[in-house]
Amino acid sequence: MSAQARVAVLGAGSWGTALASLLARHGVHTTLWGRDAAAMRGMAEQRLNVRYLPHSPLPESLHYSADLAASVAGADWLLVVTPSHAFRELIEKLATLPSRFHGIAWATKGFEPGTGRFLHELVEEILPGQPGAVVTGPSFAREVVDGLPTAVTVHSDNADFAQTVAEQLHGPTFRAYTGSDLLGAELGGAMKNVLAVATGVADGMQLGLNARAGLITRGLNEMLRLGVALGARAETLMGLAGLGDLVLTCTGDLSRNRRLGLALGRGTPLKQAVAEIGQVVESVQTVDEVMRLATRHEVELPIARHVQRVLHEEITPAEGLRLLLAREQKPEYPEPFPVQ
Ligand SMILES: NC(=O)C1=CN([C@@H]2O[C@H](COP(=O)(O)OP(=O)(O)OC[C@H]3O[C@@H](n4cnc5c(N)ncnc54)[C@H](OP(=O)(O)O)[C@@H]3O)[C@@H](O)[C@H]2O)C=CC1
Ligand SMILES: O=C(CO)COP(=O)(O)O
Repeated sequence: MSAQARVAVLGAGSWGTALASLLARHGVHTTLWGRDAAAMRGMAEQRLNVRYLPHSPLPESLHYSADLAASVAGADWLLVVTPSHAFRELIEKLATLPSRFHGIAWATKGFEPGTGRFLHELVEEILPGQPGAVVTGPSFAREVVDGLPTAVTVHSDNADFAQTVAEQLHGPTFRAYTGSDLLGAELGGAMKNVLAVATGVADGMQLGLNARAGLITRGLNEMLRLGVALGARAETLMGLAGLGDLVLTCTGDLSRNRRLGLALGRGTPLKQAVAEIGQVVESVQTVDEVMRLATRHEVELPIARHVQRVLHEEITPAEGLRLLLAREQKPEYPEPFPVQ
């Protein structure tokens, strides 16, 4: 019989806890690491993540730790699930540890704040030669931890590592597909958060279902145009990592990014809306990095640009809407359409 696989999940918020719980249920020896020692002790005692997933009991077999070196020691591979703003710091800490693992996966959605660099670029820079993979797709933590059916995708340059990660995540209610387009998969997961703010704003302003469908579709168009300019594959963005997550986050009220938009659309000030959500809302940082990439690659992204102006409080949601509707009439598709 082969030895039991060992994985360390790094980041004990809602998504890290849900993925760790899933791996433990699949028979993988899983340690969930979080930076707050008291919170990790509490989780071990109560078998519950009281702060982030208070209604979902965690499996008996899941291990908890606030000691990064001990969590990583002996792990076959790592799964990083911190917010994007903490990603570099954690990877740099991992680089100082003596432990050797077969690969590093991440389920974080976003870019390095301030540079627009992709997370796989940070891993390549800080841990050169290490196989890397992104786990992404339409997946609310609460539904995953409650065992509701979910499909995600695991993209890597290293097909063996993508397969290992996908096989261990895959289970009776969780389908994990594989792919080899790291850049496209990361871009889809990051951009959908910005577009979810736009549909949230429209719904918060009660603009109707036509507006929501229009924004999702034109948002997908923005994702495709930027993605293809950057070298992503169109099929990645038409799949779980792009369209799938876009639909989920633009329509599902479990989305923090959509809820931010809803609150802004109803007139709640940004600071108050973010504070009331009380969890990571990646779009607040991601929008600047998306626009940085768009400017660098000369791609026009009207929806993302107006979300940025609303999030910077340069314009109100109502002004954003007026400006978007006042744009010139034009063909639906650019020539040639990016999906070949
Ligand atoms: N929730 C979901 O459904 C999904 C989330 N994601 C992505 O997963 C990532 C994490 O989000 P999520 O788990 O939801 O966030 P949460 O808001 O639920 O939790 C954030 C977690 O990150 C921890 N954290 C913050 N800063 C640091 C740091 N510097 N070092 C280590 N840990 C830190 C927090 O610790 P503390 O409590 O001590 O502050 C907390 O445990 C995001 O990129 C998100 O987009 C992707 C798919 C689904
Ligand atoms: O990425 C997610 C679902 O796939 C979670 O979305 P939010 O971060 O908007 O809650």
